[in-house]
Amino acid sequence: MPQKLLEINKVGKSYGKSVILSDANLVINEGEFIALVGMSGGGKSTLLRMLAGLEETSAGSIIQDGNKIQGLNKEARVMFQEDRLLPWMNVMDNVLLDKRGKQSVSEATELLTQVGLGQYVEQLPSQLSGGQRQRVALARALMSHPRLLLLDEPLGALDALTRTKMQDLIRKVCQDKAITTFLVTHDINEAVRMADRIAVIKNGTIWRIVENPYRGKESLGDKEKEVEISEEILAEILD
Ligand SMILES: Nc1ncnc2c1ncn2[C@@H]1O[C@H](COP(=O)(O)OP(=O)(O)OP(=O)(O)O)[C@@H](O)[C@H]1O
Repeated sequence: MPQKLLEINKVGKSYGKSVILSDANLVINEGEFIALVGMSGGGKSTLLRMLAGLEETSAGSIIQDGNKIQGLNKEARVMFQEDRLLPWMNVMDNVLLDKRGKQSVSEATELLTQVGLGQYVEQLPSQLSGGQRQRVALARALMSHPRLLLLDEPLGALDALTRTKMQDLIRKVCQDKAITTFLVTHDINEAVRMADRIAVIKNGTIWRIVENPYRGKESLGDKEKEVEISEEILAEILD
């Protein structure tokens, strides 16, 4: 029986008179990877910010582990499209930030090796590519052992090839560490490549939740298959 981590319960959000979300419902299980797709301006980032506790709900509630999220969600970490690294700190210090001690350094080293940056610990962010900087951001997010990893279009600024590599890397790391992950993307291919389930936001609500038929398949590198399955899901979404 999957263990429930989060429950988005009849959530609504309005800014003044403009209603962004209403009656949105979604249950997220422990260790699962969910992607939220939908049109631009549909409210995806707004929902993610509410999961992070950066935004309040206007109606309904978000329950994590049986408790309503109020104020900053300390068990969540967010990764944005911008890497938000501190430019004057090298890679290692960015990952450590306020953590100190031998144990933290060895953990950071292990994480940086895992994301393929073992040789780059002393570089400054300005000496890295966009993809490498996002790898640092991922390692930094993982340093605090979040129960919930929130990804807000983190790969949006990367070229296609780097993006695909990062999709597989993030997927693998999250799976290995069994981190519950919530990805916001407008790219259905990306959702299909990464997620266990895909939630679709439409007309201000979670309109459809699709099991990803691609999940667990070995053919991750097969671009044609990916497109084919995306089209299947798109058809499902649009029918
Ligand atoms: N602080 C705010 N005040 C007023 N309106 C806001 C605020 N934040 C977001 N909005 C509006 O809420 C709507 C949803 O925005 P949101 O960023 O959640 O959409 P999105 O689905 O993530 O879009 P995109 O894919 O383009 O990032 C937009 O129309 C936006 O202008």
